[in-house]
Amino acid sequence: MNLAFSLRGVSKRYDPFELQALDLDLPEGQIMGLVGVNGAGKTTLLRLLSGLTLPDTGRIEVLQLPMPEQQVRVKQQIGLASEDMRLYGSQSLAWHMDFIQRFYPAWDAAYAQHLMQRFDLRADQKLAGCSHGQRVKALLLLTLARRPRLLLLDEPTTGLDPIARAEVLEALADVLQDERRSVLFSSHQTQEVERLADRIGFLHMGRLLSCEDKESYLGRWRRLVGQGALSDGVQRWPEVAQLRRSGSLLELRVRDHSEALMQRLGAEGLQLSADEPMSLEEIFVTTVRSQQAAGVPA
Ligand SMILES: Nc1ncnc2c1ncn2[C@@H]1O[C@H](COP(=O)(O)OP(=O)(O)OP(=O)(O)O)[C@@H](O)[C@H]1O
Repeated sequence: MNLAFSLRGVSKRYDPFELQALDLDLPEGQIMGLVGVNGAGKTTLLRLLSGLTLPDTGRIEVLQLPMPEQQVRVKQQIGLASEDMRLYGSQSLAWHMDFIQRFYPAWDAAYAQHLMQRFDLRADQKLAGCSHGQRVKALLLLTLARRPRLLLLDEPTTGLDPIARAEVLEALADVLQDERRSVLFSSHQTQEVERLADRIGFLHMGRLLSCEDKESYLGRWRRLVGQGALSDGVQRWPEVAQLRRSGSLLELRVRDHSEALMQRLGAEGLQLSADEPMSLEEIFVTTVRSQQAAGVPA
């Protein structure tokens, strides 16, 4: 199995923030969604992968090539779209397309035209006169039409209206029809990550809390509702992320659901009335709160 990227022991410090000893892989052909609160380190990770920032320690390989040694070859084959990237406001989209295709032989002019229609953009419009959403879509068009093998997207749908968001998400899903292409995207839209990603990575305060296949990650988490006189010690079980009491009612959010856990809870006196899956949004909030409760600030 080829890897779209691999990080081993990667760290980057921007005092007081530090991305710490990060080990992370993405198999080729997959889409990874990266979630985390503001300042968790998502953009830093994307910038490290694209060679815009150098790590303090560790090893980074992108498309099986070492970075930064092979960054010229890597940059030909990856595409980074991030809101802080500058387009030339005095120039049109057509000018940008012409400019970029001179440097990227894989530029796909027919696909660029297709995306222009899909994103409802005009080639002759100067970018300074575009709305925020139009500029986001223009940047995505310019990145996607290069047909990069690894697409790195920093909050690709922020500020887009629901129609534009749907078009962008469908365009991303199309990218993966070619099984050699891969995507890493960060997003605060947990529903989008839940819908689109094969793998979910969770960054918190510069630490990777988890990264795994979406189905197994979502499957591990459950919301349990019931009654009973559970001891306070249950709250400290590693599987239990949250225990709340409301009158005689108990609500537990567990991060590692299993038959053995249910038996232990039953032995503690839990009379279960509901055992439900959790959305990524609920898992996100519960994880951040349990980190805060354990003394890790958000
Ligand atoms: N070039 C830089 N110089 C100094 N500090 C930086 C720099 N880049 C990032 N940081 C700091 O690193 C931390 C992580 O920032 P980063 O942009 O990676 O977070 P993020 O998860 O993308 O956040 P958001 O969701 O708000 O976009 C922040 O505390 C930020 O201030």
